[in-house]
Amino acid sequence: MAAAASTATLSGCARPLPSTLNSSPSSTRLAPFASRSRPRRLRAAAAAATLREVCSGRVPDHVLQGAEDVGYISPTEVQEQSLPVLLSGLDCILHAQTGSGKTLAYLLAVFSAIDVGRSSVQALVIVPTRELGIQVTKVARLLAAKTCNVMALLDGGMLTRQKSWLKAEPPAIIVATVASLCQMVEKRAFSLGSIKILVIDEVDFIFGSSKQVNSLRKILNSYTAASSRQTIFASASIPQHNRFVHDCVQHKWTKSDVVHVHVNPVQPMPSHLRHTYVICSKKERLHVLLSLLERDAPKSVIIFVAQQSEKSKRAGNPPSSTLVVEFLRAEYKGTLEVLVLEEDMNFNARATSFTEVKGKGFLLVSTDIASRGFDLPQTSHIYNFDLPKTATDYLHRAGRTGREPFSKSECSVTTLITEEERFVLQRFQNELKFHSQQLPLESMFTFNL
Ligand SMILES: Nc1ncnc2c1ncn2[C@@H]1O[C@H](COP(=O)(O)OP(=O)(O)OP(=O)(O)O)[C@@H](O)[C@H]1O
Repeated sequence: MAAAASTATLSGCARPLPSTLNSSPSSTRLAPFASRSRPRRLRAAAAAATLREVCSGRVPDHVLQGAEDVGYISPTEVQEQSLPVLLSGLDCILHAQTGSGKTLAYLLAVFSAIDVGRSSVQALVIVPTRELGIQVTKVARLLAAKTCNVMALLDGGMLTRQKSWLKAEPPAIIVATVASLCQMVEKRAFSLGSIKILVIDEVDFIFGSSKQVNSLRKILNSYTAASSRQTIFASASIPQHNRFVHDCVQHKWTKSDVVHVHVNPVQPMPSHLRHTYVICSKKERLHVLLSLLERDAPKSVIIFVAQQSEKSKRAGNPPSSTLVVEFLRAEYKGTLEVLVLEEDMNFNARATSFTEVKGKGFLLVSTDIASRGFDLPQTSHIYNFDLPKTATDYLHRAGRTGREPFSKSECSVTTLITEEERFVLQRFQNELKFHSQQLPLESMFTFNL
């Protein structure tokens, strides 16, 4: 992201804001909208309005009905705060904790912006991975209730067939990964000239990906223009967010009155997660993991492993994922099915794992590919078999659990570290402002090493 500048006047809202936001004691015109740390679990009771009331006539009735049918009755805090901005057509940076309901917030804005009677591509949602794209498409189709087409243009998809569909019957909404979208636009399968609303989900991840950032810039500045669309950026983590807001305006990714809706700015980590760690040697790690699984008896689990480095590949070492999966398939006696998901798998195998984790108990061994946007609400436990590289990675991995906005059940995140890695975890704790409790190694061993 480029040149720094003062963000003070840019991150606020130049135009008058909807009164609900202006009247909020925590919002100002010169700073990002921010709510102080009210515990997330209490928010439903405190919220006066229903989702339907918050959307007050600006979202088609069938869309709200679809939302109500799946149980979206009360708005989550991010929905309550952002919908007045989003539905008024302003550009918005939607910045709120993992699992806080950003997807529904931006999709409601999409449905309020499009005209289902028109036969053209009017809304575009960009996501970083195929798996997140499948999820977002599912929610969009549910809300559309067959009143308009929602197409998924995702890596590993049937792009040739989709090219003819696009020409024959342009969908109102496209959910796409960056590469697949650009491929289609460059093949002139369709143009983005009629886009009214553009959403970039996990924006910090896409900007941080050397493979995706140049194409994203083309989408933002060449294929479409900020002046003729509503632009929404969403993520739970926007490092240096003041500078990002400034860059949005400077580089014309958004209009100059973009609003930064920042929920829980002092507490990036959801407060209902319980963090623990175990110090053990690398040799002990697999057995400690097994012992934790036996002790915790989780409903569903994601075990995060590091992606194998090129150096380790060249040395002929097996990746962490293979070590963990083979060990668990041999030793784990519980009922959960052991599945694997990683970048190096082909798209068919990825699709199989992704489909299988839906709807039943699972023990998914995954690289960080599952850490962004993956919404598997039944996940009760996260284990970091390998320490994440950054605090942001820790945040997104942890955020794969505790994803039922109004639930009271406690979910846990356990990290396995060596003595030397303790200071790295401490750094993540300081940066993300959470506490992690040590589990004594001896307390969990029921077997001989
Ligand atoms: N108003 C609501 N009422 C009940 N459940 C909701 C509501 N809004 C969203 N949810 C549920 O909350 C979960 C998390 O929502 P979502 O995936 O949009 O989170 P997110 O903010 O995008 O998280 P992340 O940053 O991790 O991608 C989903 O399972 C979704 O179905």
